[in-house]
Amino acid sequence: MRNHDWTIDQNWQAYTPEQHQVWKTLYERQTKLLPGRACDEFVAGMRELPIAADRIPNFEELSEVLMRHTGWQVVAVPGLVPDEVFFEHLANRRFPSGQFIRGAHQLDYLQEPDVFHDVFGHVPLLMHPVIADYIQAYGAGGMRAKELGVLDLLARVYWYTVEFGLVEQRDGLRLYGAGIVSSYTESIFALDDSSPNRVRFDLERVMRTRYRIDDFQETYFVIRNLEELLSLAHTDFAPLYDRVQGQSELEPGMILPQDSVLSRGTSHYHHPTLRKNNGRLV
Ligand SMILES: C[C@H](O)[C@H](O)[C@H]1CNc2nc(N)[nH]c(=O)c2N1
Ligand SMILES: N[C@@H](Cc1ccccc1)C(=O)O
Ligand SMILES: [Fe+2]
Repeated sequence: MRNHDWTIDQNWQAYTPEQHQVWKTLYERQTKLLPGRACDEFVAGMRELPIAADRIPNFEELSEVLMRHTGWQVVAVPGLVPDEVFFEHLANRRFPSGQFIRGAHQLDYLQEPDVFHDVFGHVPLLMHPVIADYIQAYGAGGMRAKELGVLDLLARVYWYTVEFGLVEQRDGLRLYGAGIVSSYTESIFALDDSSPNRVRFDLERVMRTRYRIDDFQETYFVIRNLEELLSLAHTDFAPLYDRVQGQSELEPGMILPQDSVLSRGTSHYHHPTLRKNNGRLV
């Protein structure tokens, strides 16, 4: 039964051997891919958490470690929850994770966030103090944006950072967005030399940019380091919302003359093998 805040019991004992096996398949495939692709903070967080190949992680065990490091918890939800419920959890340092796991026939794409996307993709970075604070601030900002009727503008900031962000590190571009690090095909696509556009992150530009939930991103926005996100958390978005609402929306693959372009994609339609898998997770 669901509680008033949409949480449910993870009911860990009820996962079947087949479900643990799906986790294992996804975990092993992704873990091989991430060295040299995922950012250092993701790798460090993963190392310190009770997340392993053999079984779906237990949220109480995750919460215990997270709580010690950054004061976060993981709570189970049945799937997507209403915006205001989602924000209320984040603002209180509770990360709502899908309880269910995708079936063996849908390893590469599903509509709703499951335990693999949420735990493998999001939880490692919640071990980092900067991301811990950023996502909490997003929860609080979400409540404000909802009241102002500008949630679509704020949601784009989350999408192009927490879900699909790239960061520059010592040895090159790295992934930090959970939608990428939890997707086999998109974690290749996003760093591929020739496929997508990569543009320096600019807050108002991102707020204007629509996104697609059912295919690889045509454009990724690149930050210099994770600390850059904290300055967003501390910026008052209200005046920006006013300004951006007066401007036109931008299509996902568009490049503007004023953009700082790191690389210009040849468009993913040139990528038949990756595209075939349609490998994005929401
Ligand atoms: C805008 C907002 O971030 C988004 O729509 C919310 C809604 N509810 C959700 N619910 C869950 N479980 N996970 C999510 O990522 C979201 N995203
Ligand atoms: N600082 C934003 C909220 C926010 C926090 C973190 C990420 C994105 C947005 C505001 O004033 O509403
Ligand atoms: Fe997500």
